[in-house]
Amino acid sequence: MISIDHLTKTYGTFTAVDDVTFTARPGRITGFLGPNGAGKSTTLRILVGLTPPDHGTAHVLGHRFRDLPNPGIDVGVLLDASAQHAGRTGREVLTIAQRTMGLPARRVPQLLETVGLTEDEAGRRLRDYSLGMRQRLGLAHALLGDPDVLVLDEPANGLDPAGIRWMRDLLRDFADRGCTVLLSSHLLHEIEVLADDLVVIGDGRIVAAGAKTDLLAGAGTQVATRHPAALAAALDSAGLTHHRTDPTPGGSGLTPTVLHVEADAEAVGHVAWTAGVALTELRAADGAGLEEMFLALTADTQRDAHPTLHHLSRQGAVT
Ligand SMILES: Nc1ncnc2c1ncn2[C@@H]1O[C@H](COP(=O)(O)OP(=O)(O)OP(=O)(O)O)[C@@H](O)[C@H]1O
Repeated sequence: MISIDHLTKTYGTFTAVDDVTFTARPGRITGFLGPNGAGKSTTLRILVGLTPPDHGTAHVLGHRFRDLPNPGIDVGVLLDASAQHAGRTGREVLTIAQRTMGLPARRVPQLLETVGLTEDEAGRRLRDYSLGMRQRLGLAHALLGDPDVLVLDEPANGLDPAGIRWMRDLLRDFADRGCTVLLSSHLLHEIEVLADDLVVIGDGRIVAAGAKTDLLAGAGTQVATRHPAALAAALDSAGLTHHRTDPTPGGSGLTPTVLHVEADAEAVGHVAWTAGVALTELRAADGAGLEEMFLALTADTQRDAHPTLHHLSRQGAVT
């Protein structure tokens, strides 16, 4: 569990983090999103004791990071994969951490294997590592102490497509074992696939936080069927608001009729299944994707804001 409570950080007259409150819960992956300069890294740095806050608290497993006696076995941290001595080999970096944490020596080869670094690569100096190799080593470092919490800043940075898939599986498995994952990323597709909960920050303030399905449900679901009357009746019974969206309504049984429903796809699919209505299409309505939500929520704070996005409504719970 990670608890951030009314956290504020100012640099001179500039407020980088402004009264930020959110939690990242065990068994869930929490995606931390925001435009460049929004305050994500500053928040994560405060969380792991690298930057002191002006106000508020940041707790991991109920403690300030600095009060954890052996933090590496409770919290795995990857903030900057390049922040290691460039003259050390990958194996040396892990061995130093393994000894500092008092872990058995076998953890080093185990973790090298987990993150897919070969013997040969582990013996190279970090200055000769590719970005993706550095990232894999950083993940090995974070996972070395078998922690219950992971705090990762842009973990997919530099990973190739297979590496991103691998990291996704690794983090899912980690969360499914009841651990807590907090990760920041600009890769919205990755977050959309991976995260259970979302926290969106803009100009240092939280603009939305909650379960991904709730936040993305705002724009509703598009559903098509050759049995619109039966589906409409079932949706009415379930109390779900809906309307037809096809310009020339079908209903002949040959052309599917398209309905827009103000609920998420899972709820609509369940209603259709329960009523025995076959669907030809079931998907989040246009504009319901994470990218649209992100741009709409942060439109006021985007340095490259698109003017029309300012007109999109804000959605989601603001803490
Ligand atoms: N030590 C510092 N002194 C002055 N300003 C700082 C300092 N550290 C961060 N900032 C400012 O705080 C703001 C938030 O920075 P932060 O690195 O937290 O953003 P971010 O959301 O992680 O951005 P990005 O997505 O670009 O990594 C920025 O305007 C940054 O310039």
